[in-house]
Amino acid sequence: MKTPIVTDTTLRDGSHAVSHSFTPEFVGQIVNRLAEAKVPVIEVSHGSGLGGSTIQQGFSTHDEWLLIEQAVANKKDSKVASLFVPGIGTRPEILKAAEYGVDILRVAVHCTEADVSQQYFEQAKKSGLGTVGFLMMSHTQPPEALAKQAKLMESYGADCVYVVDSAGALVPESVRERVSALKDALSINVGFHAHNNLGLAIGNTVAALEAGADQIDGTLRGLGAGVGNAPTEVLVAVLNKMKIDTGINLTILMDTAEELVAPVFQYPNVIDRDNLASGYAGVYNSFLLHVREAAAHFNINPVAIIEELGRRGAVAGQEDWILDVALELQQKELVK
Ligand SMILES: CC[C@H](O)CC(=O)C(=O)O
Ligand SMILES: [Mn+2]
Repeated sequence: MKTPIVTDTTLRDGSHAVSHSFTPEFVGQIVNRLAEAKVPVIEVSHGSGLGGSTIQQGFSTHDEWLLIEQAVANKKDSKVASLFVPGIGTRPEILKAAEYGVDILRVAVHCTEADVSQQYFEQAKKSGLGTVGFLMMSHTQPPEALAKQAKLMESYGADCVYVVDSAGALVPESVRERVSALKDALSINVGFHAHNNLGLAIGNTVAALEAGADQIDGTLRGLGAGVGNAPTEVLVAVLNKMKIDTGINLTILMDTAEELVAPVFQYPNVIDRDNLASGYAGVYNSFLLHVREAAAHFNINPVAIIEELGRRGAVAGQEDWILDVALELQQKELVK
């Protein structure tokens, strides 16, 4: 098996789990340690990507450009990536990312909407950035349909396209099928991004590697949306056991996860009822905190909201549906 490129996205996916409260100092410290450990790519931005600090996605406590500035100042030989969701981010943010020294733009769209990414890939390339496509909620589409969307991203200038298990709803066989379909269809790299709702983040990432994935994601201690991601330190330990040498220093990752990341958790990333219900119903993990807030406000069971969002097929960016669903459920309760 070949050595994958590891991206650590603690400082982006993890942003969802701490209500977008990372400080510039924290980002500087974490990037410094990840770079010292020789993690090739470090992702930093609001959890919903550049420009994500809004009422809909959740306001950040600190300007993300101050976070990016710290990341770039501490990156050493690593590359800094930022996520970009078309519509949440706009073209000026791509220009600014390039000016600030970001190396890679990861353009994330719902997995049937690759066509909205064209102008952003083209701009990123023009601005000299490396480019990654993120096909979110990949469990909702069969492998052939995903491969078609990935092919579009390749034609727009993506250097790599990821199968993104946003809801943590995939099992190893369904990961293998999707990664293989992309590998067969593309001549660029294929990546895999896991969430742990079914306890399979590491297992699914190994399945992706077995199917030929070239790039994989992790977060320190698994800090990420909902129940979180594949812990980067565990991934590196597993890869070492599999005799795949990433060149990444495991001790530094373990120490950083324990000493710096564990203390910032706002809730434990265990597969509790809400997180399992989310993975089982195929609901986007970044909805978790919004769902819990609405459930508490309207005094209803969060699982009822999650299941209804699953039935309606809510996708990233539809956070406003959570309140609608909660209100409707509460009204139904009142008329019973
Ligand atoms: C809207 C960004 C989103 O959190 C991307 C991601 O990490 C995922 O879909 O899992
Ligand atoms: Mn994610």
